[in-house]
Amino acid sequence: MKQVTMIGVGLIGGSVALALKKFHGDQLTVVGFDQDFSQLHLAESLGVIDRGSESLEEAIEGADFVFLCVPVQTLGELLKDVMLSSRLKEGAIVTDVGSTKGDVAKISQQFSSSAIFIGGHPMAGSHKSGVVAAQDRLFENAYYVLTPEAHVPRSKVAELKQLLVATEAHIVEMTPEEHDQVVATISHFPHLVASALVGHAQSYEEENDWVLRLAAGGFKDITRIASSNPRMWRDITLSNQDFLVQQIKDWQKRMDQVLKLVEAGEPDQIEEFYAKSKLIRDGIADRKRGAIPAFYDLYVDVPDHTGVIGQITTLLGIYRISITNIEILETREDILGVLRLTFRHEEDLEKAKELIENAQYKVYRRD
Ligand SMILES: NC(=O)c1ccc[n+]([C@@H]2O[C@H](COP(=O)([O-])OP(=O)(O)OC[C@H]3O[C@@H](n4cnc5c(N)ncnc54)[C@H](O)[C@@H]3O)[C@@H](O)[C@H]2O)c1
Ligand SMILES: O=C(O)C(=O)C[C@]1(C(=O)O)C=C[C@@H](O)C=C1
Repeated sequence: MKQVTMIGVGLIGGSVALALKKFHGDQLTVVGFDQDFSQLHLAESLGVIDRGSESLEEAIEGADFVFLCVPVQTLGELLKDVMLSSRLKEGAIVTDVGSTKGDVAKISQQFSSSAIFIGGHPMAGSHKSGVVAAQDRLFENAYYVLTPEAHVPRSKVAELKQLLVATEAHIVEMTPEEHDQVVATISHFPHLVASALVGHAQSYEEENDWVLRLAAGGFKDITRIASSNPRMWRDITLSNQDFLVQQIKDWQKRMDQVLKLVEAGEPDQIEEFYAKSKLIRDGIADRKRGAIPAFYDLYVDVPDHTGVIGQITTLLGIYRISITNIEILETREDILGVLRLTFRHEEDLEKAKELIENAQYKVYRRD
């Protein structure tokens, strides 16, 4: 029986734990530690981990694998504490899930340990945080990057890959620097742009208070990630600062070209600009299965009064269908409102859809 210890049982730690438990079953014990004891006990009661410990030292004792699933700026200190702990097994594999790999790689070179460190980053996630958002299929069909240093024995990399088969992700290897440069372009910089775009739109609100209210699908799609955890993105931005500064400079040049294009007002050139981007965007493969969308959303058209919401939630309660989130979308005026119900499991969504339709409400899902 192998032991895996998750340090930090939030969205990513919880999702890795669920995937491991589902795949490896009773061949594996998952122990958890989190500095936030309420998260730790929640993870335990949701069955995300087999056992929680309020002591880091106790949690890592006996572990064959230790996953560090904490914010990037916290990783260095934690890595040292874990790798230099006398309670850590000789030859244990310590890995992390942080969104940047350069900083943690540098820190891992500052000390020697009988354990092995292999950096990791599953390229899937959500703008939501915490163990309640964890899902066993979050990484299915996503890329999972490993950044082993040259001195790490290949047998150890193979051992980690074998464990991670449980995630059903595509495991790839690259250097920490290559990783950070690539994710700056397709993850970190887009988060900066999304947040800046929200601020940009909001700055026009004083002139006209319709600005954010009128925001529809397009604006919401491109800015979803601006709802992510600010602390997590502060850490990522600081940790990938150099590549991000370069991205911003390149972007300024690109926006200058876009400015010229719009000012010139040449129809063919404008269409070509959109056509080129469409071709590239259409060619990016979407993950067919797995956790996209990260949650299962059901939309119900409801008359705009609270009694109906109570009726629907009571109905689902009777059938023991658990709802992760309820939200009233203010996109419709006057009579109809749209109620968004979020579920963790597709089966729950399907059952809820059937029940609500039988109660004569118009229900639809958007994938
Ligand atoms: N959210 C995403 O989309 C995503 C995707 C891939 C990787 N990541 C990376 O995964 C890591 C975790 O992110 P998350 O989204 O799971 O965040 P989260 O907030 O959901 O979970 C982080 C957990 O770590 C705990 N924690 C913080 N410092 C700790 C410490 N010193 N010791 C023990 N526990 C500690 C927190 O209490 C929290 O429960 C980050 O490094 C992030 O960059 C995030
Ligand atoms: O889907 C989201 O909300 C994410 O932002 C996930 C996302 C990304 O794709 O940029 C964010 C950070 C991680 O390091 C990996 C994945």
